[in-house]
Amino acid sequence: MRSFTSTASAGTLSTRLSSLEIMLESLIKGDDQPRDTLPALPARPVTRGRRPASRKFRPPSLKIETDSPKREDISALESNKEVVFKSGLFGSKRLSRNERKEADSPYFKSIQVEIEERPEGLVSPNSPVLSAFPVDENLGLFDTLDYALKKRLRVWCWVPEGKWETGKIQSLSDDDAEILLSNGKVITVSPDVLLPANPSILDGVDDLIQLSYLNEPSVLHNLRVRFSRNFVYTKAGPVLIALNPFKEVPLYGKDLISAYREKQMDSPHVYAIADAAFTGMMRDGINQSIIISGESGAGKTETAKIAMHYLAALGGESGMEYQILQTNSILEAFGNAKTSRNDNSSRFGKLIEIHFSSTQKICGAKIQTCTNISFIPFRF
Ligand SMILES: Nc1ncnc2c1ncn2[C@@H]1O[C@H](COP(=O)(O)OP(=O)(O)OP(=O)(O)O)[C@@H](O)[C@H]1O
Repeated sequence: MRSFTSTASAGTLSTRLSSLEIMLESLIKGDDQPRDTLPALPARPVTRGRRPASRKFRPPSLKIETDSPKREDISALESNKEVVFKSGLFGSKRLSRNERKEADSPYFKSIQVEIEERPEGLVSPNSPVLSAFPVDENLGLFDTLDYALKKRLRVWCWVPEGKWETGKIQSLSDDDAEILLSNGKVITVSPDVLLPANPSILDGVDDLIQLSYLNEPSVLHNLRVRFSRNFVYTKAGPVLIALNPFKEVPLYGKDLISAYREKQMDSPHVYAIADAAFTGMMRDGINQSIIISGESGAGKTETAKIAMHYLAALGGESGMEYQILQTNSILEAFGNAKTSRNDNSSRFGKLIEIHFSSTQKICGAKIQTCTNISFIPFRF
């Protein structure tokens, strides 16, 4: 046992030696190897992942013929003639390196030819570009493609006068983009000053999260479109954006309060925000806060009053709601002043608490005001 012969096989040994002796032998063998040798990695699997079969996921409208691009087609494309491209666009046939080079280039060219020759985005049904878009039976072949191409071409451009304007890309290179502006002018700008524009179908959406492209000009454009229709409120997810109309707008009053109370309306409004806070408080039994912020003259005080009116209408009956609403006049009489931004600027911050009982009626309020030098609490 002590003299293990080099000719003894492992199998023979295992039948003769105890497990302790086998372990000892393996330790001795292990000592012979250099200590810093890393353990061998497990063998890598030799099988390769299968490529997904392209046929399975083709949209039904996509028709691909199996022939590879023909040389005569390629030369026809080079001479700017339109050609029905019968290549396997996503097909399985492998091309040689040279063939691939030639096949890539004419395909790219054929797209450019379509854009240059038809600036309105209408593309011949024979175009290879067509097969890249699914066809909606209801919209029709051309409408779908036209829409898709227009969407790609409409951009926001930061013009030298210092504002955003929409335009269409006429040509695009790494350094320059030629843009046809909506006023008919053509300007050349760096592609860095371009941002994607949303299709006009999204102009004036209720909630900014519905926009496909959420960039600065798109947000401002959407707010402007809504403002021009007297919709001064827009949602940005859970946040309400309020634009100051500086005029009377037909967005307030008893009828609208009832409509929001009875959930007949859900378009963005301060009433909807106040209603959500009230409903949340009653449902979960948790205090709710509405934070109104903005620059001087933005309409914070007016917005707070509108929310208070709604809550007073919800929890009225005790008469206390009128007292709460009247505090505004008293506070403004003492704490407001005319500034260059606002004729009736509140020179203090306000924290208004309205307390509701379990019967959903107003049972108290606490108003705290805060200036640089003083802190005045009011209680009911
Ligand atoms: N929803 C509204 N509808 C009509 N006019 C409004 C509305 N909101 C604000 N305004 C007009 O804008 C003026 C300024 O609004 P407000 O005093 O609420 O601004 P503010 O943000 O509280 O300003 P400050 O911070 O200076 O006190 C109001 O006096 C009113 O004329």
